[in-house]
Amino acid sequence: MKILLINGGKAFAHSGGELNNTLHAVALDTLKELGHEVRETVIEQGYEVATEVQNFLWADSIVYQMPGWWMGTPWTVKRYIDEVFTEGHGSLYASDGRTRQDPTKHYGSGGLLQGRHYMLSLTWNAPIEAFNEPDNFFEGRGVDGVYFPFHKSQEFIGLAAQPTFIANDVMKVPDVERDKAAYRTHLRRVFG
Ligand SMILES: Cc1cc2nc3c(=O)[nH]c(=O)nc-3n(C[C@H](O)[C@H](O)[C@H](O)COP(=O)(O)OP(=O)(O)OC[C@H]3O[C@@H](n4cnc5c(N)ncnc54)[C@H](O)[C@@H]3O)c2cc1C
Repeated sequence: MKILLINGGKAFAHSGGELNNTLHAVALDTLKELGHEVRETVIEQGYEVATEVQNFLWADSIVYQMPGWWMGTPWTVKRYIDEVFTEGHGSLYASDGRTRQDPTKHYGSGGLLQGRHYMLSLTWNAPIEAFNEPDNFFEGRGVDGVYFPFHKSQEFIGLAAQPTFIANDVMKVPDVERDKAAYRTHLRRVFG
C-alpha cells in the first residue's frame, strides 16, 4: 500500500512539537516494516502545493499526525488543507457534487478519491474521558465527533476514514513510551 504521512507537529508556546515528531517517526518505521511504500510531508519544513496534490493522487491512505489546539486542528494543518484541496479542484474533487436539476441533494459527493482512505493520529492534553463521558466536556460526542468538520473535509474529496488514534494526557501525565507502543499496535491493526 502507498501511504502519505503528514506531520502537523509544531513548536509553539508550551507545545514543543516533539511528541508529534516522535509519533510520526513511529509511523514511518512501523509502516515500512509492514512493507508499505511511504512518503512524508513535514508541514513545518515547507511544501509545494502542486507536489502535495500529486502525493494525494499517489496515496492509498493519508495519515495526519497533529496536536489538538483550541479544540481542533492547528492553523498550519488547516492552511495546508485549504491550499492543497483548493489546488486539487479537478483532480481531488470534481465539484460539490450537486446537479442543477436537484440542487438541494448530494452536496459533498463530488470527490474523486473514492476507495481511498485517511487516518487521524492526534495528541491532546485532555483525558479520553473528556471526549467519551456524557457529563464531561465534549458531552459524550467522542473524538470523531469533535473532529466532525475535519472528517467531512476528507469525505468531500472522496476519502473514507480509518480508525482514529489519540494520545491523551500528553502534558499533565506524559508517558511517551506508552503512547509509542499504543500507536505501533494501532498501526499494525489498521495497516498490518
Ligand atoms: C495553541 C495551543 C492550543 C492548545 N489547545 C489544546 C486543547 O484545546 N485541548 C488540549 O487537550 N490540549 C491543547 N493544547 C495542548 C497540545 O495538544 C499539546 O501541547 C500537544 O498535543 C503536545 O504535542 P507536542 O508534539 O507539542 O508535544 P511536546 O510538547 O513536544 O511533548 C509533550 C511531552 O512529551 C515529552 N516528549 C515528547 N517527545 C518525547 C520523546 N521522544 N521522548 C521523551 N519525551 C518526549 C515532552 O518532554 C513533554 O513532556 C494546546 C496547545 C497549544 C500550543
